[in-house]
Order: sequence, then C-alpha cells, then structure tokens
Amino acid sequence: MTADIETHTYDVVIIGAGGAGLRAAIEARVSGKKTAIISKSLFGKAHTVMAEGGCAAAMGNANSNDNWMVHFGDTMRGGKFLNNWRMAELHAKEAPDRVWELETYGALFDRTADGRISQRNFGGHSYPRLAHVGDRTGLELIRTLQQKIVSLQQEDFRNTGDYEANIKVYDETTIVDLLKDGDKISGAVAYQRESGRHLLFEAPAIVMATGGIGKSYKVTSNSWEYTGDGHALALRAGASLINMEFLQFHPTGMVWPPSVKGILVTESVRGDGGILTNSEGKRFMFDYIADVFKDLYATTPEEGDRWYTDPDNNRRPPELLPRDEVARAINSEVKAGRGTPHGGVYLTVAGRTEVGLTTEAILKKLPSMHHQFKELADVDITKEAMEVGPTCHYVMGGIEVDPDTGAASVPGLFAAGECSGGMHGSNRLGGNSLSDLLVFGKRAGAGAAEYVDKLGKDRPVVSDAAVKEARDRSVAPFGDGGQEGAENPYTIHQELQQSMNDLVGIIRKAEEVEEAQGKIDELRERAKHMVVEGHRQFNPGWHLALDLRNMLLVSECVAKAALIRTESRGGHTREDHPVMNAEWRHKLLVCNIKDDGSVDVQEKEQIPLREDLLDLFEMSELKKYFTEAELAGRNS
Ligand SMILES: Cc1cc2nc3c(=O)[nH]c(=O)nc-3n(C[C@H](O)[C@H](O)[C@H](O)COP(=O)(O)OP(=O)(O)OC[C@H]3O[C@@H](n4cnc5c(N)ncnc54)[C@H](O)[C@@H]3O)c2cc1C
Repeated sequence: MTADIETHTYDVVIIGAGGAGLRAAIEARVSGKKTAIISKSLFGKAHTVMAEGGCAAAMGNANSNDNWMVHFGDTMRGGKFLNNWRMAELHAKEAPDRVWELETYGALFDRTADGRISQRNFGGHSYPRLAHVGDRTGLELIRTLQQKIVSLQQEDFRNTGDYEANIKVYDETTIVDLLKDGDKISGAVAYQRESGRHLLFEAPAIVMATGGIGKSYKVTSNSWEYTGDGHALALRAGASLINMEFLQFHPTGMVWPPSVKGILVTESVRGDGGILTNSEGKRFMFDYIADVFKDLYATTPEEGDRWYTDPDNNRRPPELLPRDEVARAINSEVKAGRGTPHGGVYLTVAGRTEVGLTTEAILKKLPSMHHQFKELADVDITKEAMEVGPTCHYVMGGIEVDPDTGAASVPGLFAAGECSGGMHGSNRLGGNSLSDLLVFGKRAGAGAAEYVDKLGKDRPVVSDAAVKEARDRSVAPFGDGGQEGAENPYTIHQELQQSMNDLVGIIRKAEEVEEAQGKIDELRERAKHMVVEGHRQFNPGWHLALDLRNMLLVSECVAKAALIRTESRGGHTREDHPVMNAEWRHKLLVCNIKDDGSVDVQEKEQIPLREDLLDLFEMSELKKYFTEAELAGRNS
C-alpha cells in the first residue's frame, strides 16, 4: 500500500483495450511479463470494435500483383510522403503475418471462392487489400484478441491456480496521471468509473494505446472515450507529439437525422461500387482528381465502373481517391449549393447492378450499413440513396515513437495504435489502422518487455507525494455548482467542440485558427473553475471534467501546429495556403509541454527516405512531392 491507496504492481501496464492495447498485452505476457490492461470503457467496447471495412494487408489473395512494396507505396502516397517511412515499411511487410496470426487465434474472415481470406477494395489502395468480416471487421478482431487473452489466462490457471496471475484486465478504469522516478516511468494513477475509487499501478513500463481525440469536435464518428487522454498523459510526462495538425475528416458520415450526425458510413460502400452524386445528379468526383493522382484514376464513369470487374485494364473510380481528397470535394459541392436537403451529398448503392450490387449483394456485403440506415434514418439503402458528409474520424498525429520498438522519448513509455504518430503521415488510408494496431501493438509489447528485462532489479520507485498530488488534482472539481463563477463541464465541452469544428476543422485559415487559440485559452482559464456536484460513484460530470483537461491540451496542440504549417497537405487544408509545398514535406511539427503547462511547437527535419525505398517510386512521381535539392543526383 502506497499513500493509502489500493496498489497493484506489474511489469508492464497497457493503457487501452483496443486492438493496439490487446496485441501489446499478448506480446508482453508471452514475453514473460506480468501485465495489466487498463480500459476506460468496458472490456470489448474499445473503439476498434466499431471498425467496419477491414484490415489492410498485402496478402495478394484477390490480386497476385499485390505485395509489401505496392502497399508501402500506396501508404506513402496516401500520407503525401510525410509518413515515418520506417513505420510504413514495417507495417507493409508485417501486416500479412499479423492477419494470418489472427487466424491462428481463431479469427473467421470472409473467404474467396477458393477458400483464401477475402480482400476488398478501399480508397488509395492499388489492389483489393482489406481482409474483412462483412462490414464488422473490428468486432471480429477484438473478439479474437480477447479470446487469445482468455486462453493465456486459462494457461496461467493451469500453471498457478490463478487466472489473473500474469495478465489481468481492469475495465471501466481511467488513468488520470502517469508517474515518474527521475526521468523514468514508475506507474500510473487511475479511478474506477463505478465506485470513483482511486487505484495505483506501479510499473516500470507503460504502453499507451488510448486511441484518438475526436471528442474535441462537434461532428465526429468517435465515441465518448476518444478524448485524447493518451496524447495528453504522454505530453505531460515529457514525451513529444508529432503531426498534430493532421486530422482525418472521413468523407462519409451520416448527416441526418441530427441526433446521429457524424456516425460513420464505411468506405466499403464506395469500395464495393457505391457512387457519390450531387443534387444535380452528377458524379462530381471526376471534377476533383488532383494533379498528383491524374494518371491513376478513371476519367469517365464508364471506365470507373469497368474497373470493378476488370481492374487490370481500367483505372479506379475517383470515389476511391484518398479520404482527404473526397472529403474536400464533398465540402466544395455543398458550399457551391449542390448539396442535399440536409447539407450532404448522395451516396448510392441501390440499382448499381452493373458493378454487381444486387439487393442480395448489398445485404451480404453491407449488412451493418443496411441496418444502420434503416434503424436510424428510415432509409433502405437497397432502394434509396444515403445522404453523407465529412465527419472528424481519425488523428494522424500522436506520440512520437521509435518505429521498431514503439518507445517514446520518456524511458519506460511506449505507444501504439491511433495515439502514436508518424505511420500515416498527413493522411491515413482506410484499413491501415487495423493493420497498424496489430503490427505496432506487437512491437510495442515486445519493446516494453525488453526494456523491463534491461532494467533488471533496478526498478523506478513511485513517490507518495506524486500519488497524493494526482489524487487531489482529480477530485478538485467537486464543490457547490451554485457558487459564484462556477463553470459547468458540459458547457465548456460544447464550446470547445463548436470552436474546433468551426475554426480548426476541415478547411482552415490563419484568422480562424488564431480565434480558436484565443477560445482555447479562455476555456482553459474557465476550466479552472469547473465545479461538479454529487459524489464519486458513477458521476459522468466529474469524468467529463477530468477528460476536458486532456481535450483542452490536445486541442491546443492541433491549433498551434495548424497555424504554423502554411501549406495544404492531407488532413490539413489551409484556405490561405491552398497548395502543397515541397519545403514543408521534410518538416515535422513537434509539440512539447512547457514549464507553465502550455504547448511549445518546434519544426524538426524528417529523416531522409532510405535510397532503396525511394527507388520504388518513379522519378516523375517523386518530383510532385520532393524538392529539387532532395532529388539532386538521381536519374530522372
Ligand atoms: C466507426 C469507425 C469505423 C472504422 N473502420 C475502420 C476500418 O474499417 N479499418 C481500419 O483500419 N480502421 C477503421 N477505423 C479506425 C480504427 O477503428 C481505429 O483507429 C482503431 O480501432 C484505434 O485502435 P486503438 O487500439 O488505437 O484504440 P481503441 O480501439 O479506441 O482503444 C482505445 C482504448 O483506450 C481506452 N482508454 C482511453 N483513454 C483511457 C484512459 N485515460 N485510461 C484507460 N483507458 C483509456 C479506451 O477505453 C479503449 O479501451 C474506424 C473507426 C471508426 C470510429
């Protein structure tokens, strides 16, 4: 017992029970480490469970021309060459093994006619590459990883008589602060949602796997737990964040009815043959093929449609451009007055029999979408068009890590999944997150285990004073809501969401981002006076007050980086700097926390792309992204 608080001691603590956290936990446990999994949500209800379309891996099942090099090229192209190339390389090379490994854990993917794992098309991927289970892939992924964890617990029971001897799950438990001994991680403080009681986890290694930050935005596909906790916890512990200006606005969220605005409409709808049209009935994406993609996409609807059945002799339809391109195009159509009655565009699978979308095929391939629209909007997608528009979906930015081990700059801190940064550059391709979770979850778990081995007996120690400080800080919001100057967390959250949506959203300009920064400063001051009433047992107002500390910090990172990057690239579009600038491609914006608690953003040079990887691209393509100086000396 330290500082009169329930204490648990582990080798490795994993914060987050999504795909990244569970894969990291499996690796740490099989490396012989006593491992805890902490999850803010219920076990099984992490964001990964919501993933629909699939998991990208160049297995070559649907087209034997596919291989890791093509996948690597697509990922770099999708990220506009700002990606951490080593991560993109490891990801492309290792994703197939991670998917096949899932099968050994018991995953049941959809199959091709000859019995291999079925792979579907997605935006920005040259070949059908997404291993999937209908449009419920994340559910199967989480189910399988959980099953593997249970099997490890059964093994531990056989050996020790205790299921939880070496791996234990603490769900509905939220980490509020990381603890350090000198410069090294020593543990973390949490509270339990239901009881409000605090817990202390002593551990020399922590893997952050907390997912994204979408709840800082008003219209988002993300659920309640995506409040940027891991980003903020790591930042406050001294780690750096990169690429925070890059947020993915998924082109197709529901726009109607208002209560479900933002809920995702999977990209598989387009991958399987769905088309986007405006209020004039025009397939408008043909007008939005950017120069860098000109030769890769069909220029007529006929060619685009032929591609579904004959991909080797036709180019893909522009509905399958990377997400940033499609989201901007939809935004432009709506702004030009060619939107639907509810401010979106139409997405249609009904009647697309020419690409194989019969009613039966729609129901088989897109059962969740059919159910979602029928239940939430009373729209039958086998007969009617869907109304869709952009929704804040994914953060490319995150904790800066070593690609091979997932280690952050703070000794003992590791990160994987959506809360880590670098892999996807300025824009993530659909399907590349589920594979990212598996590849880098495994690597971070192994990295953490190796770190613990190297520490030996010389483990960092938790200080009672730091635990008390964390605990006191977390209960500080309790008070009398009627007192003068008291602020309500729900009001602060609403104002933050509105500002981020309107001022640092899909299209940005300097004055608006500056206005957002002013608003964040104001909200940070007001947040100091947040008061929550009642007691600590299941008190959502209190939980939100604690989450806001993280959302405000992460929003400050997004706004500050968005102001500094004076170009448009991937998930960062500046109306006042509309062009991609090669001088910015080799620069990262790195966020750190200053002594006064505010965010400092500095430019940092990217490590140049390795020569053999550069050789995978045509010179004509590289010229679109790189400066002349960077390409000097290469054969044109
Ligand atoms: C609707 C939807 C559909 C998607 N479809 C696809 C797809 O088809 N293919 C694809 O590749 N990607 C898809 N994505 C993206 C992908 O699902 C996510 O990027 C990915 O699941 C993130 O996984 P993760 O393991 O990093 O985090 P998550 O799965 O979100 O897990 C985060 C975990 O951290 C926990 N947590 C957070 N904060 C704390 C804290 N303070 N203390 C303790 N625990 C904490 C949460 O409770 C949760 O357990 C989709 C996303 C959405 C929203």
